[in-house]
Amino acid sequence: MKETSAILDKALQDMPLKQQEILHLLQLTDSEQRERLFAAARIQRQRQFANKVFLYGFVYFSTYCRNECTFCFYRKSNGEPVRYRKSTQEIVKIACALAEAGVHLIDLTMGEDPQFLANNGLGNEQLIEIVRLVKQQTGLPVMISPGVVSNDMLVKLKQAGANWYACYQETHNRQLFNSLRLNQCYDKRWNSKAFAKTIGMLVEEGLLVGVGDCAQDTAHSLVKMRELGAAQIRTMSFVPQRGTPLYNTAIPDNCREINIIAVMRLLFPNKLIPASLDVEGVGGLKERLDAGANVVTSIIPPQSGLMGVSQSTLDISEGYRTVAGVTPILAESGLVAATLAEYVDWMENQLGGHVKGEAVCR
Ligand SMILES: C[S@@+](CC[C@H](N)C(=O)[O-])C[C@H]1O[C@@H](n2cnc3c(N)ncnc32)[C@H](O)[C@@H]1O
Ligand SMILES: C[C@H](CCN)[C@@H](N)C(=O)O
Ligand code: SF4
Repeated sequence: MKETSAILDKALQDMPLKQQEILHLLQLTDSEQRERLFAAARIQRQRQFANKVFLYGFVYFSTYCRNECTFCFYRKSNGEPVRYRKSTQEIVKIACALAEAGVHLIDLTMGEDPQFLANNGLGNEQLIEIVRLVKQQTGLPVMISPGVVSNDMLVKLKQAGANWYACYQETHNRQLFNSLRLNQCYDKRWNSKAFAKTIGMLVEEGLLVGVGDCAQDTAHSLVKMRELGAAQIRTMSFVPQRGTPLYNTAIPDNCREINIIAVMRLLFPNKLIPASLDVEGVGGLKERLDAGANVVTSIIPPQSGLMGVSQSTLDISEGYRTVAGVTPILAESGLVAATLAEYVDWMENQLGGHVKGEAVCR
């Protein structure tokens, strides 16, 4: 008990924590001690962001993928998911509806769909056009989550208006990475993020929990996240998927994810940390916010024919994964949605000097 308090006091004084101290916090199981951890995380969030939360619209516009990630419902050989590829027009329409509803950002996500990634130019052109139009029509910041793409493509996507590149390493344990992201290259994935940073994009890094990782792996990942300089960092509990190699893996206790969110907040007080609706739906939102998260991700319009990633249907058709659906939950925790201007300010601040004067939205 005493040890926990001493570590939290250090964190609240913005003193760096030792690896052993980080491990201690990650592994807390006692509910009273965990509550202290979350309370400290909320103090740090309040200092940096007051009671303001950002809301991200999620547009999973193609569920086709060339990869075979063992954890993913949409891996190429899985016959279970309904595959779809939305047209440019549909994507823009959905993004505009999300903007109208009040989200601060549009996250354009796809499986590594060969149709968009093939080197014939046409698919690439379409992807660039989607980003350009979504940006122009919504006037919002745009995040792209297309998997690993070439540096050349990243430059074009940035020029078309993409502000953020999201690409999650899942783990920084190379052996584990190789067992999860089959036939993919750890360094290539990492380098694509490092490159995105050099061209002035903001980068999101992420971790999966419950796929054979341990607390030491998490602590190591937190070091790597700092090394990368990610502006948004996330963790999501693994959700077992029908038809995939990891289907029979035990569902991880959500305490691990919630502890990691709080530790992330203490170690990275001024960064964005999502509470994803894609793990436990709206029912899991309050717990994640109360652990220090400050972004609600995976807001999906109902009746749009769109899916989530790890929870492909949960809470979507009911209209709960919407701005209206999450607003009362924010209020329960004393939080409110930020204004768009506040979000843009935060982004410009993060970008700092090196793209000075470059408008984020306009
Ligand atoms: C589906 S991918 C979309 C972007 C792109 N295809 C890629 O892999 O980078 C987004 C993320 O969802 C997460 N994810 C996928 N399947 C999951 C599952 N079953 N449980 C939890 N998270 C999952 C992974 O962290 C993955 O990086
Ligand atoms: C994992 C997805 C994000 C991809 N950039 C989305 N389902 C989410 O939870 O935010
Ligand atoms: S995580 Fe992404 S790259 Fe891997 S199978 Fe799923 S959609 Fe494809």
